[in-house]
Amino acid sequence: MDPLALFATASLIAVSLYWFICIHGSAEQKGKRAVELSGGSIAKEKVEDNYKQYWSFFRRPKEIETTENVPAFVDTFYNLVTDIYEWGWGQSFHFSPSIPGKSDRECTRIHEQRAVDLLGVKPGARILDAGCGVGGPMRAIAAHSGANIVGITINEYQVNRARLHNKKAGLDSLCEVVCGNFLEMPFDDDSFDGVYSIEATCHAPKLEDVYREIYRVLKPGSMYVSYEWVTTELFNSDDPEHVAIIHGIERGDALPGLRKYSDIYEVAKKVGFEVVDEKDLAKPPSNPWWTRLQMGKIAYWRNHIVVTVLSWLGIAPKGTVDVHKMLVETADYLAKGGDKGIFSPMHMILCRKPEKH
Ligand SMILES: C=C(CC[C@@H](C)[C@H]1CC[C@H]2C3=CC[C@H]4[C@H](C)[C@@H](O)CC[C@]4(C)[C@H]3CC[C@]12C)C(C)C
Ligand SMILES: C[S@@+](CC[C@H](N)C(=O)[O-])C[C@H]1O[C@@H](n2cnc3c(N)ncnc32)[C@H](O)[C@@H]1O
Repeated sequence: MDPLALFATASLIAVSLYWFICIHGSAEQKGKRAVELSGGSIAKEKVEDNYKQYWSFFRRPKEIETTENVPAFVDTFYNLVTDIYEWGWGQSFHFSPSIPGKSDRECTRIHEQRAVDLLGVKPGARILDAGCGVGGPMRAIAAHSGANIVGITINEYQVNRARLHNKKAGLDSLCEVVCGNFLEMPFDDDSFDGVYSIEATCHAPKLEDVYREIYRVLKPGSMYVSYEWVTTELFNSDDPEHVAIIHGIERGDALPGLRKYSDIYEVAKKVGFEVVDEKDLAKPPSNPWWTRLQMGKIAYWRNHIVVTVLSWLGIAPKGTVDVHKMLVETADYLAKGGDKGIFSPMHMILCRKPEKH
C-alpha cells in the first residue's frame, strides 16, 4: 500500500474509533461520555474488588437482611453503576410508561411531572426527593413546579454529580442535595410541604423504616407520593421461572428483597398515613415501560465493545466489563418481569399525613 493510502486508512480508523468510543452512545447531551466511565467514589484499582464484594452480599443473604449493612451495600452498587447509567440511560434513573409519538426523554419528564402534580404544591414549597440519584427528576420537577427541592442520596459520588448538573442547568438556587441515609434523615420533624420518592425506597430493607421517617419530616396535611418496585398479583412463588426472574432483578439492582404490591398499602397505613390513591401505573391503558430496555439490545452490544476496549486500554477501571455484563443480564430479567406482568417498577401510592387535632 502506498504511504498516502496507508495514512488515509489509519486516520479514518482513528477518527471512527474516536467517534464510536467518545461521542456516540452518550444518552443525554452533556452527560457522561464513555471515556469518563469511573467507579464513582471508589479508587480505580479497587473497582474490581468492590464488584466482587457486591456479589458476596448475595452469598450471605442473611447479612443483606440486616438493616445496618444495606446502605453500605447500596452505596457500593451506585459507585459501580452510576456512570454507566448516566452514559447509557440519562440523568433520571427510573422507568416510565412509553407513550406513542413521544421520545424516551419526554416520557420520562411526563412521569416525573405527574409525581409533583399529585402532591399539589405551590411555587416556593419545600419538597423532599427521597433517593434522588444524580437529580434528573429533581431538576425536571423544580423547573415544572417552581418548588424548592431537597434531594437525599446515600451515595456521595451522586451528590457531586447532582450538584454539578444542577449548576449547569441553572437550577442550583431551587435544588439542594444532601448525602445521607433516608432511614435516618438529617431533617427536622414537620419540615417539608411534600415528599416524593421515585424507584428508590425499594432499597430499604424494611419499607416501614423509610415510610416512618418520611412521615416524621412531612408537615401535617401534606402529601407523599412514591413509585414502588413490587411483585404483582400475577407473581407465583411456586413457579421456578417467576422466582428466577425476581431473584435476577434483586441481584442486578441491589435490592434486599422485592415486596408484594399489597405490602405497600399496609405499611403506609401502619405508619399513620391516609392512603388517598394507589394504582399500578404499568397496567393498561399504559404502554409497556420495558420496551425501552428491549430496543436497546444492539446498543448493549455496542456498549459492551466500547467498555471492553476502554478497559483493555486502561481507560476504564478493571471490573467495568463485569459490571456492564451484570447490567445486560439485569435488563433481560427486568424486561421478562415486565412482559410476564409479574413485576412493576411504578406501583404508585399517594398518601396524606393527617392534620394534628
Ligand atoms: C430503579 C433502579 C434503576 C432502574 C434503571 C434506571 C436501570 C435498571 C437496569 C439499568 C440498565 C441496564 C442495561 C444497561 C446497558 C447494558 C448499558 O449498556 C447502558 C445502561 C443500561 C441500559 C442500564 C441503564 C439503567 C437501568 C435501565 C434500581 C437500581 C432500583
Ligand atoms: C434507582 S435510583 C433512583 C434515583 C432517582 N429517584 C431517579 O429516579 O433518578 C435509587 C436512589 O436511591 C438512593 N438510595 C438507596 N438507598 C438509600 C438510603 N438508604 N438513603 C438514601 N438514599 C438511598 C440511591 O443512592 C439512589 O440515588
